[in-house]
Amino acid sequence: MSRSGCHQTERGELRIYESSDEVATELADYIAELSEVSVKERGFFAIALSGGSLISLMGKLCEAPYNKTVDWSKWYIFWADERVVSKTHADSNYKLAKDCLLSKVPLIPSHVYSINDSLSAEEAAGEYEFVLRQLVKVRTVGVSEISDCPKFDLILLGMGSDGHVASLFPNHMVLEEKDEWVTFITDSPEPPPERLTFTLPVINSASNVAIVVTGSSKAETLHLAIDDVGRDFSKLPARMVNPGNGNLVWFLDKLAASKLEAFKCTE
Ligand SMILES: O=C(O)[C@H](O)[C@@H](O)[C@H](O)[C@H](O)COP(=O)(O)O
Repeated sequence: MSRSGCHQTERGELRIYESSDEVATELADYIAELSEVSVKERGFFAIALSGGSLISLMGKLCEAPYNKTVDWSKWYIFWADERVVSKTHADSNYKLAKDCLLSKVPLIPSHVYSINDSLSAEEAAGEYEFVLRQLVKVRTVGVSEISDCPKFDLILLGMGSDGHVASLFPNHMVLEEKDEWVTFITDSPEPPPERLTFTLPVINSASNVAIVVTGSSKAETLHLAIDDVGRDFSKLPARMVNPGNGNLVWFLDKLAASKLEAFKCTE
């Protein structure tokens, strides 16, 4: 087996690629395939995005064949996390996705569920959860069989070098949130300080979660998030992603994967 390729582990499926460009190609293919399956099975594709490098890695979806073959009219787009800034601000995850992706494909504008940027963090989190509850009621977003949580067809996450996913940061109280679907923080260790985020129960109720990580600066944290290293890293946010009834797939380039057991043990 080559060091690149797929490895099934207890922490999900690891897909390791030679370069970030290859990650982008395979990620587009994976998303297009899940969209097709969800539209066939449910009539909709409910997808949640994060911010960061993930969005430019999704860029191949704007190109052939996906721009023509994907059933964009069935996409319903959400954010797993958002910064509490205006939608025109350079820090806005909505703006990033809009500029790089959403404005380049024929989506239905009313299916894009961005976060209300005219409210406080607390109010915007409450409103977003309310909207989500209505969409779960009518099953535009599925519902988990084991909790009342939404069951997104796909939640896409990146991972920070501290191991955060969405806006769930290490050692933050927000990791313990069990009741809310969407919550907020006002003390993010990375700017901007105010953010909204899906909670772990929502992330872990999805049908599919993909965590996309590239670059050598993430290698050590990725090792702690995936491998058993002797010390207890069960509270590292990326390690807390564990969709019980769903699939977890890690899209990695070999720089990010370089410290993983699965990568080191194979030639
Ligand atoms: O809004 C955010 O800040 C993101 O959603 C965040 O969780 C991001 O995905 C990671 O920080 C990884 O970002 P990079 O891939 O750019 O390092």
